[in-house]
Amino acid sequence: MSDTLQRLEATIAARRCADPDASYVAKLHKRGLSKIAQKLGEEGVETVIAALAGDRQELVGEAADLLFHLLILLGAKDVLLKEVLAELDRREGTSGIAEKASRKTD
Ligand SMILES: N=c1c2ncn([C@@H]3O[C@H](COP(=O)(O)OP(=O)(O)OP(=O)(O)O)[C@@H](O)[C@H]3O)c2ncn1[C@@H]1O[C@H](COP(=O)(O)O)[C@@H](O)[C@H]1O
Repeated sequence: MSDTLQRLEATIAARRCADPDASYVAKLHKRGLSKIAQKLGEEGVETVIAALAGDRQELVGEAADLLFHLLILLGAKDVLLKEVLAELDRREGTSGIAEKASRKTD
């Protein structure tokens, strides 16, 4: 899975400076961080709606849109996917409850 996301991360980085008329990634970057964040929020809401009211394939599609827009936002903030994956690795094996408690003391 992370291979696919890592390839998509590289594609997004390469497309950032493309012609906005020919590239969705470039078009979104041209519109700025607020628009990128707004799109991620919208895709999150659409994913929730698909989970609650849509069919399975709709949820798959919306989840793909959500991951794609998350990678665009991370790229815009110079956060690498590998940093996020490392954070998930760090949490692996700890219970969600313990993880929440450890964050409160940070
Ligand atoms: N995975 C995707 C992908 N998923 C969704 N989308 C686009 O995301 C947009 C989301 O749809 P919306 O209706 O919400 O947005 P919109 O109406 O286009 O835009 P708004 O004006 O509403 O903001 C659509 O235009 C989709 O085509 C994607 N566009 C590109 N990619 C990947 O990014 C690569 C680079 O794309 P370009 O930057 O277009 O070259 C592609 O090769 C793909 O691998």
